[in-house]
Amino acid sequence: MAFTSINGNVVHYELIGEAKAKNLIVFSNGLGTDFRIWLPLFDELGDDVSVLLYDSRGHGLSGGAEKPFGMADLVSDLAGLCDALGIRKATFCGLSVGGLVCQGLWQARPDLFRKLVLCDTAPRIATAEIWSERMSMIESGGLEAAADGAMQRWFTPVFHEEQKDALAGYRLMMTRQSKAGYLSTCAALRDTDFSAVLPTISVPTLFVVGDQDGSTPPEVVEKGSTLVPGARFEVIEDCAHIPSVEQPEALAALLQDFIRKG
Ligand SMILES: O=C(O)CC1=CCC(=O)O1
Repeated sequence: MAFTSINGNVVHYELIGEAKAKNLIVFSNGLGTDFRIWLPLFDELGDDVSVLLYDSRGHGLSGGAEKPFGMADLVSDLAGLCDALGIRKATFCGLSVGGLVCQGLWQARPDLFRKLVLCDTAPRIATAEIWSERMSMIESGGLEAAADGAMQRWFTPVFHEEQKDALAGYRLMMTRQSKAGYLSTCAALRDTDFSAVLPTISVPTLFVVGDQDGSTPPEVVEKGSTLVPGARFEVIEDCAHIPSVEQPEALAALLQDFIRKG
């Protein structure tokens, strides 16, 4: 557990291993989550993989929620964190809005990339109307008003049935996020379309999606993958929006294979 200051805000991060390791993976989390969503992966990844986790602005223990922010800020925070830690090159793995942050980072700082993993994400997620509706709902009813819908999209019916304690825990993770931080991140999602950026990606890229993802369904993620020259597309079975939680072994196997090849 470590803290630094980037762009005037405190950033909560954890570097496990070496900043200069060849097998460094930098993970960027999704809306309403913090970096703990990646922890179930680590038993599966192997000792030779170094990892950087961080809480994005307005989420987890990172600051910056009090002033509105957008995608450019989220991208600049990740670039600043990499620079502050002396990271020269890494594989970036972003989930959902974290995947958009990684696409924006490619646009701003391609020098940082060894490889890219885009997990349950797309160049544009949902529509401006959907984000505006969600923001109105949360402005009036708080994060609690959006929590049951989010859990339906995040996890499969089997997870709901068989992992009730974990479901309650992840629901608390969402409802305990900063309302202002969540709303700014929704605005960033509403205003972002990286469709023109994907064709410029020239590092090996892997797209991954859960077969039951309710936020970025497989057909949406597959369509995004066709925009990146030579990209690989994989579907994880029995999984919704957060494979690192619901199918960590399957995601870790894909990551291990991907970072070791080529
Ligand atoms: O729909 C959700 O709540 C999940 C989600 C959409 C964008 C993101 O980062 O998470």
